[in-house]
Amino acid sequence: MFSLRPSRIAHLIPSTRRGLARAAPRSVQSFIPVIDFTKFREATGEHERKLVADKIVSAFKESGFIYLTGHGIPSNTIQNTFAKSADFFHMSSQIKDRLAWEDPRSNRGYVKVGRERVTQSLDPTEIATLRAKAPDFKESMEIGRDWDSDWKNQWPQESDAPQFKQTMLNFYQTCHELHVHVMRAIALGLNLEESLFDAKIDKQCHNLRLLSYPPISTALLQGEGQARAGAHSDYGTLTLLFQDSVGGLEVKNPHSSTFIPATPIPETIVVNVGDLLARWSNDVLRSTLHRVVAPPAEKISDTESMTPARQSIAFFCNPNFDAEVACLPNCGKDVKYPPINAGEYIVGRLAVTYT
Ligand SMILES: O=C(O)CCC(=O)C(=O)O
Ligand SMILES: [Fe+2]
Repeated sequence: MFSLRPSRIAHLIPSTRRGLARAAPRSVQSFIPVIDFTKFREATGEHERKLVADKIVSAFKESGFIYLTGHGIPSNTIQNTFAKSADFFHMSSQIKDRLAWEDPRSNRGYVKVGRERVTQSLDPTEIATLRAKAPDFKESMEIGRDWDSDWKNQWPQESDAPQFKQTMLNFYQTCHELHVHVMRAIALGLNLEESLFDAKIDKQCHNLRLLSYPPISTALLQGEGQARAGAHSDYGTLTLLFQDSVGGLEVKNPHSSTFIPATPIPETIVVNVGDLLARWSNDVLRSTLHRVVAPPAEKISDTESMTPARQSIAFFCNPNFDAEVACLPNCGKDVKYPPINAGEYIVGRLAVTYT
């Protein structure tokens, strides 16, 4: 397929529903605008589609993040996927450990607390030191396309997790389809042929990541360098992020050093640009740092508070792993990055993130 040489990518990073949540404050809404995708999906007039496309591209140029409504994924589908994910994480460690994540080329399987530390660093030694000192306080289950000839998903036994496999496969397909639509909107918003990305994103080389953040003492979570997920950018084209009502996701304002809460908004999906799409667009579209920190805590005594458990689901969309990612038209005169193979790039980034 492709070789695993993280050093080759070192210079390549571009410069539930468990109760519904309150609406985000106005300031957050303008930084991460809520965009209704209905008119784009329902293929009404060309003019209306272009208006939606322009809004998406303009937000991706500015903050790299949007809340998408009218995305077409029924809320009971999302709720059911969250419920099956919760069932999975409730299984014993013994069962989950038998499904362990083993190889960045596969990027499939169960990742227990402490195995991953997301960061912007690409230095394996620095990342290993960080991970030992301040691992991400989370566990995850990583799922790839199920028909891959080289790599197999690590499914639990049906008797241990009834309907888990089918639910996740359906959700994977649903998210893939939404990715295709949003990429069409991006092409249109960049004044390119709407189908420009289609042939480069049809092989479903994506990663469905179920996330479970255990409850944790707030004092521990607020220790230096500690987080549920450290500040990082994502690697692929787009991430579709489904979050429960707990909160804690924050997005860095690219114009200052402040992190702004991406407060959960019911019925929306947080969509953000990843590093490969930023690179594809010559940094016209922004891949923005984000992290998961302590949301408002629950007091358990006069001296101690607990940060409640949190669940999220991230669908990391990627180009086909055999696709070449080279600067798009209409994205500036000075090309910043040479063409790169998408699979090699993604696997290289994953290889340095895990232990
Ligand atoms: O759990 C979240 O809200 C965000 C997770 C995330 O950013 C990631 O896994 O890349
Ligand atoms: Fe992320």
